[in-house]
Amino acid sequence: MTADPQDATGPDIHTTAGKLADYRERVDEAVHAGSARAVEKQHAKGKQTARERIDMLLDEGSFTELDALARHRSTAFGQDKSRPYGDGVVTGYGTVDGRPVAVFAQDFTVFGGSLGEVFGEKIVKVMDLAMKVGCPVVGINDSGGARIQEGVVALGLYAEIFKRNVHASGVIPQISLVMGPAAGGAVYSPAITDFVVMVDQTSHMFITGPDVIKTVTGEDVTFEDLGGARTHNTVSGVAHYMGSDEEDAIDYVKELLAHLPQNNLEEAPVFEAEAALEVTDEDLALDTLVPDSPNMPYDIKAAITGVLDDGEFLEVQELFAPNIVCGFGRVEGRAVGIVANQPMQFAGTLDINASEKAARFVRTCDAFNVPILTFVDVPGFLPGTDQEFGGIIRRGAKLLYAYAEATVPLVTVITRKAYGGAYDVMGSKHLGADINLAWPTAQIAVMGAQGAANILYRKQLAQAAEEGRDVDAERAARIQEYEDTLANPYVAAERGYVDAVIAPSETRLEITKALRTLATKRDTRPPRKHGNIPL
Ligand SMILES: CC(=O)SCCNC(=O)CCNC(=O)[C@H](O)C(C)(C)COP(=O)(O)OP(=O)(O)OC[C@H]1O[C@@H](n2cnc3c(N)ncnc32)[C@H](O)[C@@H]1OP(=O)(O)O
Repeated sequence: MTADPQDATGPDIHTTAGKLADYRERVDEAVHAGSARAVEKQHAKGKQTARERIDMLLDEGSFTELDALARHRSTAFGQDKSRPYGDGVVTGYGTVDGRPVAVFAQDFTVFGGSLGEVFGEKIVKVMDLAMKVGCPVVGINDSGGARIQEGVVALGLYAEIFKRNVHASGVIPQISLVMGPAAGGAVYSPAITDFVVMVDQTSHMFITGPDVIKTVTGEDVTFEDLGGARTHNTVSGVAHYMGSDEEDAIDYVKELLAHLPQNNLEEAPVFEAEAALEVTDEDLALDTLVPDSPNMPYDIKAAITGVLDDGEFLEVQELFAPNIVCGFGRVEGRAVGIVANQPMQFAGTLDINASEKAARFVRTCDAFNVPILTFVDVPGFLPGTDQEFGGIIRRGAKLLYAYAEATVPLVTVITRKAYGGAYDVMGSKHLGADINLAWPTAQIAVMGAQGAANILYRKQLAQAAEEGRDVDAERAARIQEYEDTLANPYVAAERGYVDAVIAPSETRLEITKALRTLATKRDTRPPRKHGNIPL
């Protein structure tokens, strides 16, 4: 307990020395707001405390705390008997790699990290500060949700936070680390932020928990299966990364920050790394990447790492919709976002999940001035009633919307298939890409040769069958004819739909030169309240 003027055992607060001693006692109490038992429980679950997490995230000694001495004023349910300093959340600012970051960390060791009025006000305050100065906010979530004793006041503060998340969206990067429970309405603050990072086994996010689900639908589901890190990284797509432990999750957040600007008026950090503009042995490896058979898969990540500085690629949503690959890297020390079809998964088709994953990523890059490199090898949209009934029309539309509204430099490389509507969607010239390149292996057409021959020559093939001729040989000849005429990059090159056909080994050089030129790109749209992206 801190000094009470009537308490003869505490420091004498009428002297300067006493006032200082009293102050130190209060600060010590704030730092140790959670009981030793609660801290032990937290550690036993493999979780760190709020302060330990902040220490892991920020540069050593850089943290400045705000509102350490704030406490709730609530009296209902005997709450006035327990008024710990900080009210269950640690907020403040510091630096990551020398760059300012605002941070809040919910402290599960105090009232289960539940959000009451003062707790909420502290988060609102640090978010407002981040908006004023234009720095990212990292929110560390570990909370039992709305503080039940405080009722609607807690709910009000949640909505105040959501509103700020929305207003900050596209202005400052917002990253959520979910490192414990996030239940009910509490999930919606992380959901609005740019990136959600979870930890395997110890993070859980859900709107209604297993007990409510059992009561309402009769389904049996565990916390982990319902809302664990793996579920949200592989099935729902809510999360962008699954940390193997808290340190891994925090390291990922630092890497993300290193590829993002402080705010939408700045550029991501630039590192000194001038590229040599001649073809290297590593570049030559790309000349043999694409197999002879159009149905053989290959790993598009070889093309991605082949053009990035030191081959370093920070994947985003690696475990979700792997038929499209998204992530960050650098070219000549400048951050770029990569979007690429992955022929090794569903032949690289676009489905609902892939479209939404890539659309969100393109918009994130565009909001934060990160140029986008697109690698295209797409046979089309995934057919099926699941997809049609699930809304592939409106949900697939998000990706073309995202590309068409983007004003950052857009460079597209077609490595192999670019068929049908998917050709248009994947960063085509027509949607606004600046530099479009194609490898000699590119097949830019309405559809693949097999399908095209079957449709175009249906009557002739049927007639051949009637007349007892060799239908397979006739079909093969038609396919060959189609491939030779249309399934190449040259029809598009004739019209300038691709700016150049290049050897795969020249890709890194051409991308480097394109990005150098596009660094000063200016592109504006007429003013409007906001677009109406299909949701
Ligand atoms: C908008 C919204 O947020 S709606 C959602 C409202 N929140 C909820 O429904 C979740 C309520 N809480 C829970 O179900 C559980 O506490 C869990 C699952 C989050 C965590 O469970 P455990 O790890 O076993 O922790 P435990 O239940 O012991 O909680 C730790 C302490 O926090 C308290 N606490 C947890 N959640 C809350 C809450 N929402 N309000 C007030 N106190 C809470 C607990 O009473 C407990 O206090 P004690 O140490 O004095 O006994």
